[in-house]
Amino acid sequence: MPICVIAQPIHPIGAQILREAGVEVRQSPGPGLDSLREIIAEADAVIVRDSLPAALMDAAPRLCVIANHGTGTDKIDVSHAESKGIPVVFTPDANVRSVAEHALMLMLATARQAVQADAATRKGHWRFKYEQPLFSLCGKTLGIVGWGRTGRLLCDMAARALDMRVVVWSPSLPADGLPPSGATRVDTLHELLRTSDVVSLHRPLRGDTRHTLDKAALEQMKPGAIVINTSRGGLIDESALADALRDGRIYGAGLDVFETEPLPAGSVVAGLPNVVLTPHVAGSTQEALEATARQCAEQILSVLAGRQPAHLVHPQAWDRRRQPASSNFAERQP
Ligand SMILES: NC(=O)C1=CN([C@@H]2O[C@H](COP(=O)(O)OP(=O)(O)OC[C@H]3O[C@@H](n4cnc5c(N)ncnc54)[C@H](OP(=O)(O)O)[C@@H]3O)[C@@H](O)[C@H]2O)C=CC1
Ligand SMILES: O=C(O)C(=O)CO
Repeated sequence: MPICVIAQPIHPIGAQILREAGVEVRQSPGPGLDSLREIIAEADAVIVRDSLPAALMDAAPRLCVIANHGTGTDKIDVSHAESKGIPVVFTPDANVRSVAEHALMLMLATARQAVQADAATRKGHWRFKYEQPLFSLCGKTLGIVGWGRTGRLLCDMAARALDMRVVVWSPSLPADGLPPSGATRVDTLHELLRTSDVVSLHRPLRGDTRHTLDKAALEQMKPGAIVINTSRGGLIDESALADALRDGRIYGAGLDVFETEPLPAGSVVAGLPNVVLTPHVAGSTQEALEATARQCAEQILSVLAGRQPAHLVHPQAWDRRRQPASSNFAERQP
């Protein structure tokens, strides 16, 4: 019987699908790498919500598939996995709506200082309404960096629900690649930053996307603009953002992701009053978690049965894969 290790807690549908197909499921005793190290040695498959370093792949001689529970694969050493013949699958369309909704929520919460208003209300600080400038988003310009699944959905939501104007900068976007629904493409990040009241990031973290918003980029933003990040913390130079927030050049920021996670004690952004922070939960609605766990489990079953799964990080590496050690699994599949 093949063994699937689940490294961090996921929606129970994942384990259920695997067990019903004849896979033994072992939950890691804790969410950290030390716990995973204890039980990965016998795994044929692993589902990870956090990182999976090369050393743990080396400690798993039977491992024939890694399922990245999510869209961003930046915490998995994919090249090392593929050099060992271990395909990496991911779940690019399971949490898109959840993330776009979260970005919209952070935009509204930042513009209306919802967290600060909540704290003031609880303290009976009724003068809040005389002291704080709050903003409406209707008619404002939203700049979306990265025209992928979440960027596109957020565009639609902001344009339809809030009547925002949307501009998009995405280097890989073909000139005719925008739907007629109203977003305007700009040719440079500078143009987007210069014209946007809210800038929201929707691109993966890679070498060339790290610090997309660095000190120079932040200085190009409209005075009083808002920054939203639901993608990866490394897309922003956090200490440059903190400086801009501290001196008021940037009105506020809504951040779900951080350069270091969990957010360290004494983080530069955590001490600021004009930020709304969430602990990397944009993709964690129950609906998204269920879809994500389901996609992980189904793809693992495909690989164990010798079938190419729907979402390989690098489909071109499929032909060089390691064969599952558990025999007869394919015959037992529907
Ligand atoms: N906080 C959370 O819980 C979640 C965070 N995320 C993060 O959000 C990011 C964006 O998600 P999503 O919009 O669904 O992703 P998509 O893959 O649909 O789109 C990403 C966009 O980023 C750009 N891009 C740059 N380099 C690459 C690359 N190597 N491969 C693919 N796209 C690239 C592309 O535009 P261009 O090249 O033109 O810039 C693309 O349109 C994810 O990568 C992930 O890191 C995702 C889900 C949940
Ligand atoms: O899907 C992703 O990339 C996530 O970050 C989910 O937590």
